[in-house]
Amino acid sequence: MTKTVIIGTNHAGLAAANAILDHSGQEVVMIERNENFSYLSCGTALWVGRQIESVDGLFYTNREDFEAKGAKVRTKTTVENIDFEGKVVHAVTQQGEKVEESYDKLVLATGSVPISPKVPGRELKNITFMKKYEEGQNIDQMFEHEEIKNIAVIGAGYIGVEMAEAAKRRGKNVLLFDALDRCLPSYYDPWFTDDMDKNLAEHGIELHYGELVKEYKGTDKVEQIITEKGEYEVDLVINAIGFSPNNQLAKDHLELFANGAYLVDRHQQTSDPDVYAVGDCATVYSNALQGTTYIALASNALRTGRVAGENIVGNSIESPGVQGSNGISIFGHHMVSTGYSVESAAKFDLDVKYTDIEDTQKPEFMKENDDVKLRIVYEANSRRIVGAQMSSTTSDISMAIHMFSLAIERQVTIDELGMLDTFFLPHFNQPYNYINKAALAAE
Ligand SMILES: Cc1cc2nc3c(=O)[nH]c(=O)nc-3n(C[C@H](O)[C@H](O)[C@H](O)COP(=O)(O)OP(=O)(O)OC[C@H]3O[C@@H](n4cnc5c(N)ncnc54)[C@H](O)[C@@H]3O)c2cc1C
Ligand SMILES: NC(=O)c1ccc[n+]([C@@H]2O[C@H](COP(=O)([O-])OP(=O)(O)OC[C@H]3O[C@@H](n4cnc5c(N)ncnc54)[C@H](O)[C@@H]3O)[C@@H](O)[C@H]2O)c1
Repeated sequence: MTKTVIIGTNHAGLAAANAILDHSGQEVVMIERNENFSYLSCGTALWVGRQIESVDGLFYTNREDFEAKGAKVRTKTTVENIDFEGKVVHAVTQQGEKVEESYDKLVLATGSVPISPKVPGRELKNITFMKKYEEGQNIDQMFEHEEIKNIAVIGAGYIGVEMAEAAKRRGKNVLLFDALDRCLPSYYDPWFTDDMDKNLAEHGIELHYGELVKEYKGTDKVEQIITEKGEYEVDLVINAIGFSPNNQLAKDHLELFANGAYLVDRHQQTSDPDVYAVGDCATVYSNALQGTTYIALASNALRTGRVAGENIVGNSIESPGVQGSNGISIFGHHMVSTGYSVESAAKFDLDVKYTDIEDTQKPEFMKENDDVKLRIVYEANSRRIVGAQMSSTTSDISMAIHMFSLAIERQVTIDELGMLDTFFLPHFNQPYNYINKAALAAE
């Protein structure tokens, strides 16, 4: 019997546990410092912004599901250190009891931690992150109070933009700050973010871009934020300036990536062959880059967890790699992207070209039609597709981005895409749809 200890039981740890427990002859111990399991933080903004009624649906499993499959589950237990030579995990329960678990195989699924702006006053009350369930609950309760009027969101990335919308939907004054000059700069080119910024401004969100916070001020609670350009009265600050991998337990034992993530191969194996790392604490293989990188997403967590689990039970499968596909929908404006934008490609030294189209999805004679905007990014020399961005104000265009994700994974060229067989039916499509048209127009 192989004994596997899994540290961290959110998406990545749960996926690894499920993959292992689906096979016989496996002993699994799951250790988690929180009480709850499987919180889909991606739903927090929907819940806090009251687009969904209850938080209950944001948990998709619980400890009983895993105990029923034969796992030993230790919640409210924090792993303090690991003896990698003796293969023993040392942990402590919330009551202070010390516990030990030996292992044959170890899965590190310790996730990520939000980055804190290193500015004076960050210890004041009413300054929070938005990662854990408890932080979501706290923000939700704060929004109930009428005296909490002015909300500053620091970071106009995914969490920041979604939380800005949620706060606005709850009737707050919202100030959205970013160090760069626009929203979502890591995922989209300005051609798309200009539309989203217009959308945010039209819904009453005050945009403060290119404006770094220098200090949080207040006596007990935060009352003011001071930036390079001004001073603002605030009652609550939500910090959302990105995640860093949580590598505390093994940073001195394992090989690390530049940002500190555990460096893994395509079996999710670390530099210690008995130790696997999955989800936000580990690297991923990017097909667009054709190399190792770091992308913190629940979708990656689930897949990497499964790959580790299958390898632990002896099914030698390799990760196909990822594209970092993602999406966002704010006040009905939908945007999706995969791979690299023109701007992000430059940061990774990829020499790219791009082709753009703005179109309707169906022929003009159709009464009900949808707008669509598409940019395909391809490598200048090889002409393989390395990214795509899409938006629509009327329709769910997400399925098309999955096709681009596969195209990047399979190294399809922009020229192959031009003649792709896309079917024609006026209810759905033009004879040449926007994807063909954009590809055929490529330089
Ligand atoms: C507000 C928000 C919205 C998001 N929206 C999306 C989205 O729409 N789509 C998407 O793909 N991604 C989204 N993400 C990102 C996604 O949530 C993360 O990529 C995902 O949670 C990573 O899963 P994980 O299991 O690797 O790590 P985590 O979720 O960070 O879980 C790690 C677990 O390890 C436990 N742990 C850590 N250290 C120890 C220890 N020493 N002992 C015991 N337990 C420990 C932690 O308590 C935690 O439960 C969002 C994130 C946030 C915060
Ligand atoms: N819809 C989704 O897929 C979704 C939703 C939420 C979160 N996530 C993932 O969770 C992770 C964390 O999200 P996030 O929003 O914290 O990170 P992010 O990387 O999406 O955005 C961080 C933002 O903070 C800005 N920033 C950095 N330092 C700053 C500073 N000192 N002052 C002001 N601005 C600063 C950056 O320019 C960037 O716009 C990401 O990997 C993200 O992809 C995904």
